Amino acid sequence: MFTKRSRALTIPYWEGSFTHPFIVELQQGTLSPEAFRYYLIQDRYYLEHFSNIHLLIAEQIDNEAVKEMLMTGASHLAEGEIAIREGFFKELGITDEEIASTPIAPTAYNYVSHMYRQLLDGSVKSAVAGLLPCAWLYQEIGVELIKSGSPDSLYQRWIETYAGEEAAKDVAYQCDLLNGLYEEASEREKEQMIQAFVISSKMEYLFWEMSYTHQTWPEGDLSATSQY
Ligand SMILES: Cc1ncc(CO)c(N)n1
Repeated sequence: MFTKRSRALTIPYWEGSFTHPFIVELQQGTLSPEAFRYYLIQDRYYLEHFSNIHLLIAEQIDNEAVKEMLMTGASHLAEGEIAIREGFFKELGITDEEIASTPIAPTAYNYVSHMYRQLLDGSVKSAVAGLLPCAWLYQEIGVELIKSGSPDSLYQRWIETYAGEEAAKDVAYQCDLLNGLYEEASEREKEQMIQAFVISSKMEYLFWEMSYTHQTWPEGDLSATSQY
Protein backbone atom coordinates (compact mmCIF):
# COMPACT_ATOMS: atom_id res chain seq x y z
CA MET A 1 0.00 0.00 0.00
CA PHE A 2 1.40 3.39 -0.99
CA THR A 3 0.64 5.23 2.24
CA LYS A 4 2.09 2.50 4.48
CA ARG A 5 5.27 2.12 2.46
CA SER A 6 5.93 5.82 1.96
CA ARG A 7 5.26 6.70 5.61
CA ALA A 8 7.53 3.89 6.82
CA LEU A 9 10.34 5.25 4.65
CA THR A 10 10.01 8.80 5.95
CA ILE A 11 9.70 8.32 9.73
CA PRO A 12 12.85 10.34 10.61
CA TYR A 13 11.65 13.36 8.66
CA TRP A 14 8.15 13.24 10.09
CA GLU A 15 9.49 12.80 13.62
CA GLY A 16 11.95 15.59 12.88
CA SER A 17 9.02 17.83 11.99
CA PHE A 18 6.99 16.91 15.09
CA THR A 19 9.92 17.70 17.37
CA HIS A 20 11.44 20.61 15.45
CA PRO A 21 12.00 23.69 17.66
CA PHE A 22 9.78 25.69 15.28
CA ILE A 23 6.84 23.42 16.11
CA VAL A 24 7.68 22.91 19.79
CA GLU A 25 8.07 26.65 20.39
CA LEU A 26 4.98 27.48 18.34
CA GLN A 27 2.99 25.34 20.73
CA GLN A 28 4.70 26.80 23.79
CA GLY A 29 4.11 30.31 22.47
CA THR A 30 7.84 31.11 22.58
CA LEU A 31 8.56 30.96 18.83
CA SER A 32 10.13 34.27 17.78
CA PRO A 33 7.77 36.52 15.81
CA GLU A 34 10.58 36.96 13.24
CA ALA A 35 10.73 33.21 12.57
CA PHE A 36 6.96 33.01 12.16
CA ARG A 37 6.95 36.05 9.88
CA TYR A 38 9.68 34.57 7.71
CA TYR A 39 7.76 31.29 7.57
CA LEU A 40 4.57 33.10 6.50
CA ILE A 41 6.31 35.00 3.71
CA GLN A 42 8.04 31.90 2.37
CA ASP A 43 4.89 29.83 2.72
CA ARG A 44 2.89 32.40 0.75
CA TYR A 45 5.12 31.63 -2.24
CA TYR A 46 4.80 27.93 -1.51
CA LEU A 47 0.98 27.98 -1.30
CA GLU A 48 0.60 30.02 -4.47
CA HIS A 49 2.59 27.44 -6.44
CA PHE A 50 1.13 24.50 -4.57
CA SER A 51 -2.30 25.62 -5.68
CA ASN A 52 -1.11 26.19 -9.23
CA ILE A 53 0.40 22.70 -9.39
CA HIS A 54 -2.96 21.21 -8.37
CA LEU A 55 -4.49 22.73 -11.50
CA LEU A 56 -1.60 21.70 -13.76
CA ILE A 57 -1.86 18.08 -12.63
CA ALA A 58 -5.67 18.17 -12.92
CA GLU A 59 -5.29 19.13 -16.60
CA GLN A 60 -3.09 16.11 -17.25
CA ILE A 61 -4.52 13.29 -15.17
CA ASP A 62 -7.06 10.88 -16.61
CA ASN A 63 -8.38 9.59 -13.28
CA GLU A 64 -11.65 11.48 -12.74
CA ALA A 65 -11.76 11.14 -8.94
CA VAL A 66 -8.21 12.47 -8.59
CA LYS A 67 -8.90 15.28 -11.04
CA GLU A 68 -11.93 16.29 -8.97
CA MET A 69 -9.94 16.08 -5.73
CA LEU A 70 -7.26 18.37 -7.20
CA MET A 71 -9.74 20.95 -8.47
CA THR A 72 -11.57 20.99 -5.13
CA GLY A 73 -8.21 21.12 -3.37
CA ALA A 74 -7.22 24.25 -5.28
CA SER A 75 -10.46 26.04 -4.48
CA HIS A 76 -10.32 24.98 -0.81
CA LEU A 77 -6.80 26.41 -0.63
CA ALA A 78 -7.98 29.74 -2.02
CA GLU A 79 -11.04 29.97 0.25
CA GLY A 80 -9.40 28.42 3.31
CA GLU A 81 -5.69 28.42 4.04
CA ILE A 82 -4.66 31.23 1.66
CA ALA A 83 -7.53 33.45 2.86
CA ILE A 84 -6.67 32.78 6.53
CA ARG A 85 -3.06 33.70 5.82
CA GLU A 86 -4.17 37.00 4.25
CA GLY A 87 -5.70 37.80 7.64
CA PHE A 88 -2.39 36.97 9.37
CA PHE A 89 -0.53 39.27 6.97
CA LYS A 90 -2.90 42.16 7.71
CA GLU A 91 -2.68 41.58 11.44
CA LEU A 92 1.12 41.48 11.41
CA GLY A 93 1.41 44.41 9.02
CA ILE A 94 3.23 42.38 6.38
CA THR A 95 2.94 44.58 3.31
CA ASP A 96 3.27 43.81 -0.40
CA GLU A 97 6.55 45.75 -0.29
CA GLU A 98 7.95 43.53 2.46
CA ILE A 99 6.90 40.44 0.53
CA ALA A 100 8.43 41.75 -2.71
CA SER A 101 11.70 42.65 -1.03
CA THR A 102 12.10 39.29 0.76
CA PRO A 103 13.98 36.85 -1.50
CA ILE A 104 12.49 33.36 -1.79
CA ALA A 105 14.73 31.15 0.37
CA PRO A 106 16.52 28.09 -1.10
CA THR A 107 14.29 25.54 0.61
CA ALA A 108 11.01 27.16 -0.46
CA TYR A 109 12.36 27.37 -3.99
CA ASN A 110 13.59 23.79 -3.97
CA TYR A 111 10.38 22.36 -2.58
CA VAL A 112 8.24 24.10 -5.17
CA SER A 113 10.66 23.13 -7.95
CA HIS A 114 10.57 19.51 -6.83
CA MET A 115 6.79 19.42 -7.14
CA TYR A 116 6.75 20.97 -10.64
CA ARG A 117 9.58 18.71 -11.70
CA GLN A 118 7.43 15.60 -11.31
CA LEU A 119 5.53 16.72 -14.40
CA LEU A 120 8.77 16.85 -16.40
CA ASP A 121 10.76 13.80 -15.42
CA GLY A 122 8.41 11.91 -13.14
CA SER A 123 4.79 11.22 -14.04
CA VAL A 124 1.36 12.65 -13.24
CA LYS A 125 1.04 9.96 -10.59
CA SER A 126 4.29 10.95 -8.90
CA ALA A 127 3.19 14.59 -9.12
CA VAL A 128 0.11 13.72 -7.04
CA ALA A 129 2.28 11.72 -4.63
CA GLY A 130 4.56 14.74 -4.15
CA LEU A 131 1.60 16.79 -2.91
CA LEU A 132 0.46 14.38 -0.23
CA PRO A 133 2.93 15.05 2.63
CA CYS A 134 1.78 18.66 2.67
CA ALA A 135 -1.81 18.16 3.86
CA TRP A 136 -1.07 14.93 5.70
CA LEU A 137 1.85 16.19 7.81
CA TYR A 138 0.10 19.46 8.72
CA GLN A 139 -3.04 17.58 9.69
CA GLU A 140 -1.07 15.28 12.02
CA ILE A 141 0.72 18.28 13.51
CA GLY A 142 -2.62 20.06 13.96
CA VAL A 143 -4.19 17.10 15.80
CA GLU A 144 -1.18 16.78 18.09
CA LEU A 145 -0.77 20.48 18.92
CA ILE A 146 -4.47 21.19 19.47
CA LYS A 147 -4.39 18.82 22.49
CA SER A 148 -2.83 21.47 24.68
CA GLY A 149 -3.04 24.38 22.21
CA SER A 150 -0.78 27.45 22.17
CA PRO A 151 -1.01 30.42 24.57
CA ASP A 152 -0.27 32.70 21.62
CA SER A 153 -3.56 33.47 19.86
CA LEU A 154 -2.04 33.73 16.40
CA TYR A 155 -0.16 30.45 16.78
CA GLN A 156 -3.36 28.92 18.13
CA ARG A 157 -5.21 29.99 14.98
CA TRP A 158 -2.44 28.50 12.85
CA ILE A 159 -2.91 25.19 14.70
CA GLU A 160 -6.71 25.32 14.32
CA THR A 161 -6.37 25.63 10.54
CA TYR A 162 -5.13 22.04 10.41
CA ALA A 163 -6.77 20.34 13.38
CA GLY A 164 -10.42 20.09 12.29
CA GLU A 165 -12.62 17.18 11.21
CA GLU A 166 -12.64 18.43 7.63
CA ALA A 167 -8.85 18.29 7.35
CA ALA A 168 -8.84 14.73 8.72
CA LYS A 169 -11.49 13.58 6.23
CA ASP A 170 -9.68 15.29 3.41
CA VAL A 171 -6.40 13.56 4.20
CA ALA A 172 -8.06 10.14 4.54
CA TYR A 173 -9.68 10.61 1.14
CA GLN A 174 -6.40 11.72 -0.48
CA CYS A 175 -4.63 8.69 1.01
CA ASP A 176 -7.32 6.37 -0.45
CA LEU A 177 -6.95 7.90 -3.89
CA LEU A 178 -3.15 7.66 -3.75
CA ASN A 179 -3.36 4.00 -2.77
CA GLY A 180 -5.62 3.41 -5.79
CA LEU A 181 -3.22 5.23 -8.14
CA TYR A 182 -0.33 3.18 -6.78
CA GLU A 183 -2.20 -0.09 -7.38
CA GLU A 184 -2.62 0.65 -11.05
CA ALA A 185 0.89 2.10 -11.53
CA SER A 186 3.78 0.40 -13.35
CA GLU A 187 6.83 -0.61 -11.29
CA ARG A 188 8.69 2.46 -12.55
CA GLU A 189 5.80 4.77 -11.68
CA LYS A 190 5.56 3.18 -8.23
CA GLU A 191 9.19 4.02 -7.51
CA GLN A 192 8.70 7.56 -8.81
CA MET A 193 5.67 8.00 -6.54
CA ILE A 194 7.63 6.84 -3.50
CA GLN A 195 10.58 9.03 -4.42
CA ALA A 196 8.37 12.12 -4.85
CA PHE A 197 6.74 11.52 -1.46
CA VAL A 198 10.09 10.95 0.27
CA ILE A 199 11.62 14.14 -1.10
CA SER A 200 8.53 16.19 -0.18
CA SER A 201 8.75 14.79 3.37
CA LYS A 202 12.38 15.88 3.58
CA MET A 203 11.46 19.30 2.23
CA GLU A 204 8.69 19.69 4.83
CA TYR A 205 11.26 19.08 7.54
CA LEU A 206 13.69 21.53 5.93
CA PHE A 207 10.93 24.14 5.68
CA TRP A 208 10.81 24.43 9.51
CA GLU A 209 14.58 24.60 9.56
CA MET A 210 14.60 27.31 6.88
CA SER A 211 12.09 29.39 8.86
CA TYR A 212 13.79 28.88 12.21
CA THR A 213 17.29 29.73 10.97
CA HIS A 214 16.20 32.44 8.51
CA GLN A 215 17.88 30.56 5.68
CA THR A 216 19.14 32.73 2.81
CA TRP A 217 21.17 32.11 -0.34
CA PRO A 218 24.93 32.27 0.03
CA GLU A 219 26.13 35.62 -1.25
CA GLY A 220 29.19 34.52 -3.16
CA ASP A 221 32.28 36.69 -3.17
CA LEU A 222 30.90 40.15 -2.50
CA SER A 223 34.34 41.71 -2.73
CA ALA A 224 34.32 40.82 -6.42
CA THR A 225 31.76 43.56 -7.13
CA SER A 226 32.88 46.15 -4.60
CA GLN A 227 35.12 47.93 -7.09
CA TYR A 228 32.12 48.98 -9.23
C1 LIG B 1 5.41 23.99 3.33
C2 LIG B 1 3.98 23.69 3.61
N1 LIG B 1 3.56 22.43 3.68
C3 LIG B 1 2.27 22.16 3.92
C4 LIG B 1 1.35 23.16 4.12
C5 LIG B 1 -0.09 22.84 4.41
O1 LIG B 1 -0.92 23.29 3.41
C6 LIG B 1 1.83 24.49 4.03
N2 LIG B 1 1.00 25.54 4.22
N3 LIG B 1 3.14 24.72 3.79
